[in-house]
Amino acid sequence: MSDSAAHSPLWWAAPTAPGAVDASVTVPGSKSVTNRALVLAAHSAEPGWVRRPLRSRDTVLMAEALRAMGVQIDETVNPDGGEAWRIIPAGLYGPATVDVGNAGTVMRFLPPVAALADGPVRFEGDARAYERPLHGVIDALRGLGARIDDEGRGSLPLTVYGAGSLTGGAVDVDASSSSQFVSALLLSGPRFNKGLELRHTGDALPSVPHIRMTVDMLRKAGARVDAPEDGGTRNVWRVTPGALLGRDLTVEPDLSNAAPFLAAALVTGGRVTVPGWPRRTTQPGDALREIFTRMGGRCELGDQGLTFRGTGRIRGITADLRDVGELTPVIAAVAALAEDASHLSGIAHLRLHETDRLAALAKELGSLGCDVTETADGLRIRPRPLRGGEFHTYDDHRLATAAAVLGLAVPGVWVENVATTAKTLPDFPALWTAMLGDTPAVAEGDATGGSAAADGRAAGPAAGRG
Ligand SMILES: O=C(O)C1=C[C@@H](OP(=O)(O)O)[C@@H](O)[C@H](O)C1
Ligand SMILES: C=C(OP(=O)(O)O)C(=O)O
Repeated sequence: MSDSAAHSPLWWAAPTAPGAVDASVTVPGSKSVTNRALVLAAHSAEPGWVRRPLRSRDTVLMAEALRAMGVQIDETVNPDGGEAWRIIPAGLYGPATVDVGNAGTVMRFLPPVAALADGPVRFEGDARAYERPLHGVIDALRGLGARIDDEGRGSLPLTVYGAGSLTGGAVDVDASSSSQFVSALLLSGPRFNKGLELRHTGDALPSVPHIRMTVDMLRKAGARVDAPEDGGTRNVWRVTPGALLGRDLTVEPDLSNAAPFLAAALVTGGRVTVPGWPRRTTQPGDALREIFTRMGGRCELGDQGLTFRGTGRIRGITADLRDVGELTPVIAAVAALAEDASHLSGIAHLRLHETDRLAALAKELGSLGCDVTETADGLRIRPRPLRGGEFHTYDDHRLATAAAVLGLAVPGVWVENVATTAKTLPDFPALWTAMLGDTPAVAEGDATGGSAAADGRAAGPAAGRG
């Protein structure tokens, strides 16, 4: 690694695994559930509770934005521990300024809310937020009766001139670049005078489980929603206008953020339990049970949560990840440590995430020695012996957690700006080292079951033995 990296606090030395991990990891709440719950609570006709919310950059930005439009959010503590946010809805108003950071949920879910406010709401954010697509929300809102000044860009920054209500009705949206266009409009749909009939008109829709999460949470808040998967019309969602109930909702652990911890079990041939893993959920991270089983582990879902075990082998995978795109960086890291090649497809839209994730993964995995090629809609990963080095993260939380997974097996991986994990998982470095701290070091000569961390696929000394 370069001298600059060695001496800069911006670089984090990813710890190698001392042996097969054996830990229980309490994963903080889901970003996607927390931010939907906040929006729905703000639209409700009565106060509600969001218990065990995720407190991270994306969710604090959401809470601050709603407060700026007049919603009261009181932060209290649950009798049995953890946070409980009391949401007291009020008439939404401007002028207000919203900082979206680089949160897709904030930049997409809130313009429809602002269209219902009384007064102008200005949206600003990180430089990357200005490059991420928003046209689906802007064009649709205009079609539904809103006035928006985006200076002709079809993206941020912009001002929504809320008129206190919105006509609503039928609208066509091309959501092939982000499912969040659909979720954004559905979440505010019950508050539109005519409700909403949204038709997706573009190519294949990504992240469909996230749309199911939106529909499920709307229904639990009392909304009437017809969705394609319930025998409705293909690519059409209908939301009936009506008041929403105040809910008392407890946020599930973020299953997508469980990915690096489950990967640690797979990569080290160890065992990780995630307490509170729901038996039924709309979270896309639930697919990790199947994906990581196909990659060589096995899992057990019970009252204790999910226990995932590595078996000592890591297999490559051919998988269409369109539904679960946000899992890609960690899956790609595991694939780089596998015994054979992987092909990840269906994820062209990842080029428009926090960074161009396909380009970033190809470049950074490549710089550690892996043979990676970008395809039109994914990655082909052919594992090679890896070496340590700098892993750039491009302000992308999931690039940083993916790098940590590689570091378990590859000594000398330096992760740029690990603090970027605060977008959705602020305690990541502490959780990671605690997981490893619980892991008994392996004595010289002990077997860890032939995991990548132990059998020399990672160049240099195997984890914990150098
Ligand atoms: O609605 C949501 O909470 C999300 C939807 C997905 O967005 P895209 O459809 O843009 O991939 C996902 O990647 C993102 O992390 C969260
Ligand atoms: C794509 C992601 O986030 P966002 O909500 O900003 O789109 C993500 O968390 O992987």
